[in-house]
Amino acid sequence: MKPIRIALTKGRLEQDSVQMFQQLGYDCTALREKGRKLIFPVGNANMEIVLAKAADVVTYVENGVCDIGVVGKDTIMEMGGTFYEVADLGFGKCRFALAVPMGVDFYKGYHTRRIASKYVNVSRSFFEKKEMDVEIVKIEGSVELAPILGLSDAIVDIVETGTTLKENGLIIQEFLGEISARLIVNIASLKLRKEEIDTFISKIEHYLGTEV
Ligand SMILES: Nc1ncnc2c1ncn2[C@@H]1O[C@H](COP(=O)(O)OP(=O)(O)OP(=O)(O)O)[C@@H](O)[C@H]1O
Ligand SMILES: O=P(O)(O)OC[C@H]1O[C@H](OP(=O)(O)OP(=O)(O)O)[C@H](O)[C@@H]1O
Repeated sequence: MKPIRIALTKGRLEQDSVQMFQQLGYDCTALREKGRKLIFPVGNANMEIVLAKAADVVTYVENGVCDIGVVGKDTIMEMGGTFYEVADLGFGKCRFALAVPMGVDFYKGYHTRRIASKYVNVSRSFFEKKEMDVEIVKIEGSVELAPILGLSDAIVDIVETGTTLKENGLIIQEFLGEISARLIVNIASLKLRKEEIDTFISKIEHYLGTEV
């Protein structure tokens, strides 16, 4: 039988994900010795770990080329998609926030605001719920630059410690939602590899329940 493939988000979620796998008893030695490789066998189970960018984790799981994924709620909210979200893994905690330059009253006046964000869908639905007409500009990173440079009135971005906002003269206007890493599962895989995936999810649930 082919290995169960698990896609992990590279970068900020990677270390906590690997640590969780090790604590579940999976041998991730191959991962610790990685160079530029992107797929790694789990030493003591019929599993493979794939390292991918957040959005690609969702794409691979949705298309069934990976059975399971670990990805931030931010990416899930932005991309949507058809898969099961089976667990909140409790790490990668941060929040979505609307932030503005210090001293600016965001809601004053009637002009159309311009919002810069990497998360255009999250931003759009936030302002749609408020029935506010805004213009959204997609920025790929260091979004805090946009209002400083005069491109936007505000940003919608991830805030963890608040340091990036503070050091760039921005403050939180409003929180949009809580973010953390989630476990996602392909719909067909959950049927076709039910026993293996259920065992894996049970281990995760047990780990989450016993974590201190
Ligand atoms: N302070 C934080 N900033 C950004 N993401 C965070 C933070 N804390 C936790 N995360 C989570 O980590 C995930 C991966 O973020 P990371 O910055 O590693 O990659 P990225 O957003 O794809 O950016 P890059 O293009 O730099 O790789 C995010 O989608 C989010 O769920
Ligand atoms: O509240 P803080 O702890 O300061 O963290 C928030 C910052 O971290 C993320 O950026 P990242 O470092 O991933 O770079 P990016 O802006 O290029 O995505 C996010 O987009 C904020 O800029």
